[in-house]
Parts: sequence; C-alpha cells; structure tokens
Amino acid sequence: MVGEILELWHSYRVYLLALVVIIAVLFRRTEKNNNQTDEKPSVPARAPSPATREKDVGLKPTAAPIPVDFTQLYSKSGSSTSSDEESSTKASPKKIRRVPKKFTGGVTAAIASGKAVPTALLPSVESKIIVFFSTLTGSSERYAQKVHKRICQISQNTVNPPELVNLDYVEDLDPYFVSPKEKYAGTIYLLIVPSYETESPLDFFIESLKETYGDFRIDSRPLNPLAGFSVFGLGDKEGWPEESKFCYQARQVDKLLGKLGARRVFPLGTGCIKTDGEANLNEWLDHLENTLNDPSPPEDIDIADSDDEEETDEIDESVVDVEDMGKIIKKSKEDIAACSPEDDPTTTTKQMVAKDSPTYKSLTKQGYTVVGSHSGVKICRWTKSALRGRGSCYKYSFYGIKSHLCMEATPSLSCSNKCVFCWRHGTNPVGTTWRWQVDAPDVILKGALEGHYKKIKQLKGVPGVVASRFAEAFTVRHCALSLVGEPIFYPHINEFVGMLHERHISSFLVCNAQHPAELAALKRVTQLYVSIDASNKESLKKVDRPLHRDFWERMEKCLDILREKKLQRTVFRLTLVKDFNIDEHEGYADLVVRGEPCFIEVKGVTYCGTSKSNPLTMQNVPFYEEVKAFVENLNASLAARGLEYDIAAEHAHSCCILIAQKRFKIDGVWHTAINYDKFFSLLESGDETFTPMDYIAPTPQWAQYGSDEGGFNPDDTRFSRKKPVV
Ligand SMILES: Cc1cc2nc3c(=O)[nH]c(=O)nc-3n(C[C@H](O)[C@H](O)[C@H](O)COP(=O)(O)O)c2cc1C
Ligand code: SF4
Repeated sequence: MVGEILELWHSYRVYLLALVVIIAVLFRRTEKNNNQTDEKPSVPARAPSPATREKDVGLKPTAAPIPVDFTQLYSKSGSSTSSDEESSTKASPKKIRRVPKKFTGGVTAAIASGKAVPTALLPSVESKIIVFFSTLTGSSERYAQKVHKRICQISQNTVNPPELVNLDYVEDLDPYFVSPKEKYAGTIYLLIVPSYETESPLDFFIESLKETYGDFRIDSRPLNPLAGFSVFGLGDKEGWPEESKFCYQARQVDKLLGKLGARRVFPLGTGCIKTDGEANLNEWLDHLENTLNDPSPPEDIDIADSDDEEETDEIDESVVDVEDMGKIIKKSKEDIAACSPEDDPTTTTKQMVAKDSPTYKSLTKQGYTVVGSHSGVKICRWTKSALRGRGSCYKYSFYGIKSHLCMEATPSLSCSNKCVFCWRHGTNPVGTTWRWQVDAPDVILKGALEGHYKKIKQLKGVPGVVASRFAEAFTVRHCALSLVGEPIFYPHINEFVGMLHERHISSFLVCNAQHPAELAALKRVTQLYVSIDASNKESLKKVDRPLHRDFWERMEKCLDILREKKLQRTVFRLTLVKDFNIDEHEGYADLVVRGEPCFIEVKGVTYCGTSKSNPLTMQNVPFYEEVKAFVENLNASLAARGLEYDIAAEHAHSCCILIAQKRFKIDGVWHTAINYDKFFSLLESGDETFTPMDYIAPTPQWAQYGSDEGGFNPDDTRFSRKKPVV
C-alpha cells in the first residue's frame, strides 16, 4: 500500500513540477509584456538611464517634471508624424540633449547605416555642390576657383551646376546656414577659408554659425538636410607654427558645421600658403572626388566615444520641462564658448582693425587714418574744397557748418549693415554685437584730431588754399560722426560726445537705426540723425543688407525712440537710390508720422565705384531733378497726412534738399541753421530741458529752396571739373 502511495506521489510530483514550471514561464511572459507596453512610447531602445541623461546634459535630478509642449514655439527636427507627437506628449516627458560622439572616419554612422540618411541626401557626383570661400588677400579665392573648376569637371548634375560663392558678400546667410531645407536640401557645401588672428570677414561668418547654434528658436540640427560638407583651410605654418594657431578658423568652421547637423563628406584639409598648400589641396580634392564617385558607406568607420559634442543622436524630442530649458540654453552657450579654448588661440579679445591686418592696409590706402584699434578719421572732399574757397558742403547751407572746420570721424569702423552704397567696399569689419577690444574715448579723440590735423597740414601746398582758412582749420569746431561704421556701436559714445562738447566741438551723429538700446541711452548731441534707407521691410533688406534678423523691428523701435527725444534736434536722412527706393514717398511719409523728426534730409546717392560689394552703377544715381520730384511728392504726402512740414532749403551742388517742420519758419524766414555758441552756453548752463528751438539761427537767403543760387554760398567760387568746351 505504502509502495503504491509512494509511486503515485512520484508521478504526481513530476506533473506538479511541470505545472509549476509552466505557471512560472507564463507569469514571466505576462510581466515582460506589461513592461513593454508601459515603456515603449517613452523610452527608445538606446535611451540611457535617467542618471546618465542628467550627467550628459549637466542636469540635477528633478522631481516629476511637468511636460511642456514646445512644438508650437520651436521648429521640430526629424520627421515625426502628428501621431508620434501626440503619443510623446502624453507619455512621460523627454529631454532635449546633445550626446557626445566623435567621428574620426570620413562619414557618419547615419550614412554608414544607410538608415538615417535618405539616398537622395547621400553625397555623390550627382549632388548639387556649392564652393564657398572667404578671403582678405585673395589666396582662398584662388584656391576656391581651383576647387570649383575641378568640381565642374566631375559633377554630373546638369540641372544645378556647381556654384562658387564668396561668403563675405552673401547678403543673407540664413537660407544657406539656417534653413537650407528650403533651397539647398541634398546640396554639398565645400568651404575654402583662411585663418586670421586679427579680425577678418570670416569672423562674422563664424559668429553667425555660433549664434545659430545657440539660438533655441532654431532647429538644433538645421544643416541636417544637406548632403554634406567639407572644409579646406589655408594658413601660414611659418608665421603660425603652433598646432593650435595654424588654420584654427578652418577647424572652427568644420566643427561648427558638424554641430549644426551637417554630415562630413570628407575630413578637414589644411595647407600652408607658403609650402604645401597647393599639394594638400590637390590631395584633398582627389580624395573628395573618390568619395563622391563612391557614395556607398565605407566599412571601416571608427566611431569613438569622446567628450567632443559633435553630433546629436536621434533623441531630439519636443517635450522638455521649463526648468531644464534654462539649463540647456546655458549648456549650449558653454558649448559655443567651448569652441574657443582649443580652436581659438586668440584667447584675448581681438582688435577690430589691428595695425598688421590687411583691413588696416586697405583702409589706409583708401585715405582713412585708423585711430587706435576701431576708430577712423578722413578728410572729406568738402573740407579740401572749402580750404580752397570753392564752397562748403550742404551742411553749411542748411546748418551753418563751415566745412574747413569740420572733422569727419567714427569711433566704430564696424557696422551692422552692408549697405549697397557704403563707401567701405566691404573691407570693414561687421557684427551685430561689440566683440572687440575697446579704446578709451580720450585716446580716440586725441588720435582723431592728430590724424585730421596731419592731413590738413599736407594740404598746405595745394594750389588755391586760402591762407586764413588754412590757419582756422587747425581748430576743429564740428565733428560729423558719420564717416563710416556705426558710431553708437562704440560702448563709450556718450563720454566721447561729452569730450567733443567740452572743447566746443559740435556733434552731428548719424546712426543706422539698428541699435535701439544704444539709441535710447544716447545723451544729447547737437543734431541726431537716423538713416532711413528704405520705407518697407523688403526694400530695406535690399538696400541695407542688414545683419540683424529683426532689422525691421529694430528700425521701428528706433523711430519710436526718436519720437520721444523731443529735446533733441532730430533728422531723418534719406539716401535716394534709383531702382531701389526712389518711388517710396508714400511709405516714407508713414515713417515720418512714426518718428516725427524735426528735419528730413533727402540726398541722391553718391557714386563711389562699382565693386563686388557695391553693385551700384551710375544708372542708380538720380539726377537733381529726380531728387526734387521725390521731395515734392513726399512733401505732398506729408501734407495729406496732416503733418506740418515744408521744403526749406537746398544744395543742388550735392543733390541735397531739406524738409523741415514748419515751426522752424519764423515770420516767413526759415531757421534751419544752428547758433553753436548758444548751444554750448545752454549745455553748460546745466539746464537739461532746452529744446531745438532754443539754438536756432536763420537760414541764409541763398540756401532757401528755389533760390537762384541753389544753396551755393555766393562768397565762394563755383568750380567744375568739366573743362569748358572750346
Ligand atoms: C594679419 C595676419 C594674420 C594671420 N593669422 C593667421 C593665423 O592665425 N593662423 C594661420 O594659420 N594663418 C594666419 N595668417 C595667414 C593667412 O591665413 C594666409 O596668408 C592665407 O593664405 C590668407 O588667405 P586670404 O588671402 O584668402 O585672405 C595670417 C595672415 C595675416 C596677414
Ligand atoms: S550705415 Fe553707413 S557705414 Fe554702415 S554700411 Fe551703411 S553707409 Fe556704410
């Protein structure tokens, strides 16, 4: 019996054991399924643990962050569908992060896997190719031409042949480097760039790339739609032998393009202009050609972990908690700054125009005296003319400024525009913020006066110079802060103007309506100008080629600020350019409503040569009759808006006409001129409430609009370059 029971127990034990095993297996399966269902929408297969994430982006653990949908605020990268978006919003919040990766091979993992990059984006001889270059002294341009020629030979894209583009003259970098998706998806960018330890046009390009990388309104990988890029740097190994200095800017460009999501078609090439430049370029081109001929991903890709945050991985999601946003922005700024130490040996701030820079040479060749590292002074042609008794400029006719007592200067040779009519011919530094060393205002004033007087001295031998005027010219009475560049860009402009006034030198300051904060902070000047080069957004972009993305809003703000500056003598300066802005009298009248300037100076553009940066020709220069027609139309448009303005004075000789508020016409006589002694005595009285009406003087009869003299002082002798026809 016992034996039977034991036998039964043994067989049941087997069944029981089998049952337990089956239950255990089923239970584990159910549990696994449950886990997968919970986590699938929010945790990608390769997502790191929360701790790793926090370490990666430098975040501290946060308690149950609140999901915030930024999809309405920031453009999304990638191609997630709306259902993806919905599920990610509902699921646990995800963080935007940049994951460190280092690519030492020729192509990225994305291309290698063949998954992330659509075939259309694979770089090949069929891709559209753009060869960009930047140059100061021309060698990078020569190299770029060579690259372009070779690319033209190998390109099989007959619809879009390879292009050669000078980065320094690109009016708007955004379509190429912020939103290439629109026009340049599938394009390969090849960049040939020099390196300068001093300021060069490339600095602005690099600043723009950094700005894009740090701008959280812009997709974190805006260059992803490109087929790829490659950079070749030119430098000088003899002059800059240290590894950190040789071709350092090419390295910066290479790295920034990678950070912005562009894929490297071929690694960075470098060459020394004095030794191996040509050979290295040829070798780089050979390899590049091979790569383009064989767009299939190579086998031996070496992707190493590193702290080089060059690429982001696929985790680039739209939901991030607000608290982390600030940290992420801070991190991004650190990333940008991190571009410097190893890549930028110029740890000290650069000079805007260093003495040994090609820009300095170019400016001095054009007749500028560069003062300190960012200011300039130049004798204007009217100063020479007045010294010879041949007439002063329109400022004498309108405001009583004697040209031989006037110094034209600027404390900032840099500007935030690239106007089509600019005299600087693209040689000057540009920028949206001040990023250079700053010279003291007293040093600038002393240097400017010295430079001015030195040039005056050189005129003593010029035939016809009037002795009395020559002697007077050594006491400057007026300073036109309008030479080139943007004077209010200089951080100590108020102190500088104060120093002019201490010496009883009047200040006429012209700004380009792009720096509202600086304009608001500007203290009293004798006459404050705002250049309004067009009356609507599209036209302003065409004429001024502004660097600020919000250039129009900036201009509008400046007009509002000007309207509030009731104690200042304010002027709109309009430069008329045929085929650009000469038909815009209605639009300009609207801007006058907004800015309420005391005066409107209208001037035909001065032709200063056609060049790569200045596309204007003589055809764009209006005749005096055309300027008159514009002014009369504008005057009628102002009257139609109920504004109290009228045409006051003219200087036909320089194609310039003045419209003034009617309050400056007292007892039938225009009072557009300035009583300078009165201005200084009011300034020194400490009365801060005096108005433009308190220092006016009558406009001479010969300067009034419609006078026989057309604004030319009858005491001077009219001189024409044209020889009389015999
Ligand atoms: C003022 C000055 C500064 C320079 N700084 C550097 C430098 O920091 N690193 C470098 O590799 N080459 C430097 N160079 C060499 C230039 O990069 C080289 O001459 C290049 O070919 C110039 O190109 P570009 O003619 O297209 O302007 C400098 C040259 C000059 C005149
Ligand atoms: S605002 Fe003046 S200095 Fe600046 S680009 Fe225009 S014309 Fe030249």
